[in-house]
Amino acid sequence: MFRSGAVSSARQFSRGFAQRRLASTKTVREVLEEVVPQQQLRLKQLKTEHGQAVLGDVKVEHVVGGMRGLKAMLWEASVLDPNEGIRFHGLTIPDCQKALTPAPGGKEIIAESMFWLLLTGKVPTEAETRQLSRQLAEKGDLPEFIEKLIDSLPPTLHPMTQLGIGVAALNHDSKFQAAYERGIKKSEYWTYALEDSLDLLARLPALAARIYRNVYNPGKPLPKINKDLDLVGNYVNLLGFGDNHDLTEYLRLYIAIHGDHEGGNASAHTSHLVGSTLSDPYLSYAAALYALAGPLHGLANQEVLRWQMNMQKELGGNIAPQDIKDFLWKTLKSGQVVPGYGHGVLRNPDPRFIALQEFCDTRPELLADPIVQLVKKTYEVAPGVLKEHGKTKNPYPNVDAASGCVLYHYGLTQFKYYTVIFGVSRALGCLTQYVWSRALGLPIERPKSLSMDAIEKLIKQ
Ligand SMILES: CC(=O)SCCNC(=O)CCNC(=O)[C@H](O)C(C)(C)COP(=O)(O)OP(=O)(O)OC[C@H]1O[C@@H](n2cnc3c(N)ncnc32)[C@H](O)[C@@H]1OP(=O)(O)O
Ligand SMILES: O=C([O-])CC(=O)C(=O)O
Repeated sequence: MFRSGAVSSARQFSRGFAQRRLASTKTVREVLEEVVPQQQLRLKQLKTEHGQAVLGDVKVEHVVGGMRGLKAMLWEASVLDPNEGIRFHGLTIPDCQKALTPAPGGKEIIAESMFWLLLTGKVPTEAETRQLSRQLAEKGDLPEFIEKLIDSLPPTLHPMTQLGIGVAALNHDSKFQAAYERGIKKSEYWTYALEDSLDLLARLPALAARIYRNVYNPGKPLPKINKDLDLVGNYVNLLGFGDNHDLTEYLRLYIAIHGDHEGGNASAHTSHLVGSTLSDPYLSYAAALYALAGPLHGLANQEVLRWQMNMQKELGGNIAPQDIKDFLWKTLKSGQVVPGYGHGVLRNPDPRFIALQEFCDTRPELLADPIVQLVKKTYEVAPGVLKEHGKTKNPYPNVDAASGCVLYHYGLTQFKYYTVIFGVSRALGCLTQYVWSRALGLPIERPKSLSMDAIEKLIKQ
């Protein structure tokens, strides 16, 4: 949690911070107006008192190895521990499941309470969560020109390409860009960044659902946004699965826990870089989506299901562990990666994978589903095979190993769409940092690059 104010850590949270805020009915902007000056002061002190402190060495392996492990970015909302996984302002996923307000009649974390936590460092009260849900629902309709734009795209264009196009074009209404053109002060940037972020988040369900409708159910009428529903409740309704409570709950959990994964992952880093040029939140997030659309990153969830379905097709029913091992070896020997396994930072099973598996464990219909069973069986043997293969530093599953099979069970069977759902989610973290980067006045990103000549010269010196 942000250190200033009532809360500094998950420990303080567990001492009852959530209870102390029970009565608060502030808007997210009001809370930020209190927190931003405190954090600005904190960063100023960090720069003046510790600007020269060393956080680590830069080695050749960092420069040529995808900067793995290099500490080189400020990212406020979450930090990833290689063994324990993600913490959102100090809170683990189980902490969030206990602390954050679910939807009425639901149990799972909802996007609004996660967004509030990421943005403010505070656990929202129920009243604050509901008020944010309503604020987003009221802003949720798409401008007509966006509807026409999306409807004009060929249904054969990948849904992620369509999502990026839609998000970028929404910048037509960017309040940040308009204010910049008017010539506002740097100290005011974050307030317009917040306006745009709320507008974009609010419109993502209608945009993502329109893409789904156009590609998979052309001509089907889309329902109106229900002002009394949470963001994901509305999204599922627009997708046409509103009467499926279990899928709605699953997507609430999915979207909350995919929201942020510190700053170095490819989508977050992309939005951070693009935003640092003062490109508006829409353009910054559109760029992030195209990083998410790569198979080594978010698109892996599409790839996992495709791969597991191929395994099922090839091996038939009653699949034995040895059959799965053989299939894994076949994948590895053909030079492909095993999708859903390995990670740039994690060195243990991803707690997001565990949370999604636990969701399955509470529902007999999921446990009985052959594709859910196959994902579980694969988890039992894949780490052993990957260890024996000896290449990957992390032989355990990441979140993508588990996320698709439940969607498939509930009838959302079009895997090419899965990364769009991830794209609705990742906005929570990227937009949070966009607001904070402007609030903290972070400069344009411009690291130094070196050629091999230059590296060799430096080594000789
Ligand atoms: C939401 C997310 O983005 S989570 C990640 C989703 N992506 C996937 O699931 C795709 C499969 N996994 C991978 O490709 C990788 O593990 C990544 C991209 C996630 C991480 O990459 P890195 O940090 O470079 O992994 P690592 O340092 O362990 O790689 C070392 C070697 O093991 C290989 N390796 C890593 N993971 C796997 C895997 N799942 N299957 C086979 N080989 C693997 C790498 O390709 C690399 O091989 P190389 O030396 O021939 O280039
Ligand atoms: O952290 C990463 O590099 C990839 C990942 O799991 C995510 O972005 O959710």
